Amino acid sequence: MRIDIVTIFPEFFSVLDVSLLGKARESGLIGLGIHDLRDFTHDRHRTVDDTPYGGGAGMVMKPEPWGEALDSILVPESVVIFPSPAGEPFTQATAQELSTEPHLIFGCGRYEGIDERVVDYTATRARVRCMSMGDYVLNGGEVAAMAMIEAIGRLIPGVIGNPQSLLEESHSDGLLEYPSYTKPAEWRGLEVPPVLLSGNHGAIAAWRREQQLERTRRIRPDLLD
Ligand SMILES: COc1cccc(Cn2ccc3ccc(-c4cc(N)[nH]n4)cc32)c1
Repeated sequence: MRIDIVTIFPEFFSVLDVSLLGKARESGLIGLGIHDLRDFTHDRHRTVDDTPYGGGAGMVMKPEPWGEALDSILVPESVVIFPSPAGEPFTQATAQELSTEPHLIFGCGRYEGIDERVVDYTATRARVRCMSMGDYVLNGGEVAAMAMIEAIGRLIPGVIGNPQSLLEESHSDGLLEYPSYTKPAEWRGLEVPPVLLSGNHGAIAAWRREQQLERTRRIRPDLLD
């Protein structure tokens, strides 16, 4: 997979050079390109924003730099993802679906967002997804893009050392994950559930499944609709 990111804060993504995704990049599993939107401006002040038509508070990102930036990286197979508070919810299912794509482009807006014509025009040349990370407002798309890149990247075969762990985590089967414990067996008067020490793998699996269902019912009943 190749991932390209367009942003006015390219340094924000330098952290992708370390940790899990850094190794995935070294091994060639993920190609990464980070593009400074201001490199696609032509005025002395490298202007990327202007006042909104129709009035209103804040500034809107100009379409021209975005058009040139996306022209330089877009191919027909690309999926262009614009983080947005007005987007469709990004879920584990979305991450799974996008992890099989050959090329993702993340268009990270700032200010009050990007001129809508950028989304409309780009949709004539590639698939476009406007994605929300949740019902709260961030200052821009970078944090959302970082979260999506991590959620997607870890699902790419070979990125995670033990793919079995992907099958057992929250949301992988539509339920919250069961509680986990490790040594010592007793800590500050709190003991590990005895079934986990029994060696009875059938009973352990049944207990874990029940824990998933109980937790999901209690914490996220919406997942059971
Ligand atoms: C567009 O409408 C907006 C209204 C008020 C503020 C902002 C700030 N902003 C700019 C670009 C941008 C991209 C994503 C997000 C975002 C995503 C989620 N889940 N929350 N917030 C927020 C963004 C935008």
